[in-house]
Amino acid sequence: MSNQTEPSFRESVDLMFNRAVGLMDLSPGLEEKIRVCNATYTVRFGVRLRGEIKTFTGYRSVHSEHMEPVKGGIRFSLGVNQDEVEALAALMTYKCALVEAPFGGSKGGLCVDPRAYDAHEMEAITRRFAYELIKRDLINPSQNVPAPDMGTGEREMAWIADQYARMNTTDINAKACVTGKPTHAGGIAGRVEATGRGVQYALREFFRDERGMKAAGLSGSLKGKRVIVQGLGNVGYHAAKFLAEEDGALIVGVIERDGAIVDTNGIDVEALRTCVAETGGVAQFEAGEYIKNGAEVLERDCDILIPAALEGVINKSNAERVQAPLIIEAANGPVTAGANDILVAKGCVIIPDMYANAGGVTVSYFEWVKNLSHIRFGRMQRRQEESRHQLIVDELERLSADSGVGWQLSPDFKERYLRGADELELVRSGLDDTMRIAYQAMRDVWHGRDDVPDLRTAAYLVSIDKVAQSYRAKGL
Ligand SMILES: NC(=O)c1ccc[n+]([C@@H]2O[C@H](COP(=O)([O-])OP(=O)(O)OC[C@H]3O[C@@H](n4cnc5c(N)ncnc54)[C@H](O)[C@@H]3O)[C@@H](O)[C@H]2O)c1
Repeated sequence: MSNQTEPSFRESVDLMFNRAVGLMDLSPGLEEKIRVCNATYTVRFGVRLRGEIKTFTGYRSVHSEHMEPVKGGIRFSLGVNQDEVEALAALMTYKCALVEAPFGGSKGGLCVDPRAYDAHEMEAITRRFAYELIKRDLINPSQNVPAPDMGTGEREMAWIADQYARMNTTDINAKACVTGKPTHAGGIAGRVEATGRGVQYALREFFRDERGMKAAGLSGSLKGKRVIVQGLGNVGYHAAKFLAEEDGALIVGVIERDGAIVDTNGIDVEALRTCVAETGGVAQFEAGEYIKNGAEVLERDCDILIPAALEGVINKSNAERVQAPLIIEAANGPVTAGANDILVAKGCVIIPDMYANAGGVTVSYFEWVKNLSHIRFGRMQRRQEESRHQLIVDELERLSADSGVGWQLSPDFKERYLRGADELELVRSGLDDTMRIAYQAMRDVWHGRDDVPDLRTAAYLVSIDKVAQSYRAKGL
């Protein structure tokens, strides 16, 4: 999202990058090499749908190959464009470096509204897009490994993995060509929730940083802190759910496409999620107050603001009115470079995207390693057993549907049955460690240097330094 007075998303990322390298001792040549996007592939392909040929435009951008494979999600949205994909690919480079996931940065996108097509149509579109990328090695276990992003999830990743396997029948590492797969298709327990879980762990670590808390004017624990979340999708839902259920935070506002719900007594996240799934929005939610102009709720009084939907939602036009003392960027690029300056000048602390939403790529790394190792992940990763569990659940659900008796497996039982608890335990502790260590690296730079004004600059300094080391080791 950009307008005449603000740079585009990619320019915004570059501006923040430039600010950080201004504080570093890099040669101008290396600086330029790290900043630029290596390549962006644009594809247009046709799919026959409802008797007509529809042409779709997609992108896969590779920002940096200082480590391979490169890694980054695939987004399905009508708003996808080259500038956005390149900005997101650059953020992936810095994100992976910050949390020490050994990947370069990439990102993909397809201009499509997934809500406009049924599952069979989406499968045809996804497989065709995947085919275009696979045949150019832009999906490949050793070169380029996608994952879910906005508008995509386990379902799309399973189609992509299957498409790759069909086109590469002798590749023993085929499963590692994409992460975020369902567990019965080679995925890992805890990946679906990983980005939201990472947001929770990031906040917990921030709340252990006394100087950081003081800078935001906050004190105490997460318990009772008033939280506003934008976007109740994968990331926003899990972050809100865990913060409310496990840390005692109060979700006082949720902003969705069709408006917002506010409730100072706290919103029942699970019930609201069900409402969004069933009605396509929040307008019909029975509790709290419905606000039609959802974006206005970004400016309401709260302790923590979690933008978890789109980029550019906090920009020069509304930054002055944002009251939250702490913003955690669960989405990529929700705060523009211009808004960042206004907010930092006001004393607002921003936990930056490249760190805040790194939980997804961290657990994707665990999944990729699990797929490549071809052995059990941890103490009792039993892939065969997991597949058997899935078959049993599928069969029970089919029997229930066919019999017309009307009973269902409770979602809680199903979830617990399907995931290997021990694998989940390992994934969670690995994620927690990663989020803690990365925060501490940023924190030490932020508090340790007078010329570093905020956590974002600190995050760039830590990550650019790591990317520079990789390039130097390659002889650049
Ligand atoms: N999925 C991941 O693992 C992951 C990892 C890292 C970063 N992210 C970032 O997190 C953000 C959200 O991704 P996601 O995977 O949760 O997507 P998602 O598609 O699951 O959810 C997005 C949610 O935002 C809502 N939304 C869309 N437009 C909106 C608007 N104008 N106002 C309010 N709400 C709106 C949608 O209705 C949906 O509920 C993106 O910036 C993405 O790049 C996601």
